Amino acid sequence: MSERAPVVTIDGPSGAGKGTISQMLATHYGWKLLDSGAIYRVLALAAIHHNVELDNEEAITLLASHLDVQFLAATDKDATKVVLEGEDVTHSIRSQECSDAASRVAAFPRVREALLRRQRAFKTAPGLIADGRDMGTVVFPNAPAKLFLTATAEERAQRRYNQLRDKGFDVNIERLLTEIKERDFRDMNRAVAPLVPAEEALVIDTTGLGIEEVFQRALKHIEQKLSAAGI
Ligand SMILES: Nc1ncnc2c1ncn2[C@@H]1O[C@H](COP(=O)(O)OP(=O)(O)O)[C@@H](O)[C@H]1O
Ligand SMILES: Nc1ccn([C@@H]2O[C@H](COP(=O)(O)OP(=O)(O)O)[C@@H](O)[C@H]2O)c(=O)n1
Repeated sequence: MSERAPVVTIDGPSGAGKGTISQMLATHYGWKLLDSGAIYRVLALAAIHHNVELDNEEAITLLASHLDVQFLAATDKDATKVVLEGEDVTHSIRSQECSDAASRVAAFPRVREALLRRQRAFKTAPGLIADGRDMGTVVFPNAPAKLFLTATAEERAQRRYNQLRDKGFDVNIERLLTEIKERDFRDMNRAVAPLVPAEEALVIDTTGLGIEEVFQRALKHIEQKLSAAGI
């Protein structure tokens, strides 16, 4: 069997290394990249901009259906640019406020439903690397290769602290750890599309592993799965 646009899914909690490994895989294969978390972050920012209450499922769903967002592909110089209603929000969606708000709006079933088609539209030839929480379980259940990355909350908080500090954000490690644990809890316990590994996913605990080691393990698994599927 051959697939014209195979999908590799990379799910897991915040700071597990999904974005990093997804970008490396997209570059390796020359495939497109879906950063689904960025869609939830943009939606949260849109709600904040338009003074929509974060607990108003109906209003957030309406906003999700009409979300005017563009992802401008990475170039040699720049990372992927995220544009909301004409404004470059690449930097602002990474704030702690947006991270927290994203996981709140992401808990609403109708919001998730409203964003499904938009996410599936990223599946185009020659292939897609899809990064998120429910890529392998809900959005692309038939993907031929699935990964689930994780690490201890302490290590993930430390990674996130270094990353945000390097980007110029004023961050506090204790607050980050608390927020990561709260977000993990909310993501794992919501009624729809909770954060769990897909049954067929290879789970990699990245605690104490370097990025290159994780990449090589991921690549080996994907090569085996794609070859088994005749891709
Ligand atoms: N295995 C690893 N070891 C150490 N640091 C890592 C590892 N994987 C990712 N990082 C770093 O941790 C930070 C968060 O990684 P990221 O890929 O954004 O995670 P996620 O997308 O899962 O939230 C980044 O600064 C990244 O460089
Ligand atoms: N497929 C996805 C991706 C993100 N999300 C939500 O969006 C939030 C932000 O996602 P993200 O991937 O940008 O977060 P980080 O892993 O970068 O911290 C998560 O905490 C989830 O609540 C989701 O519910 N489903």
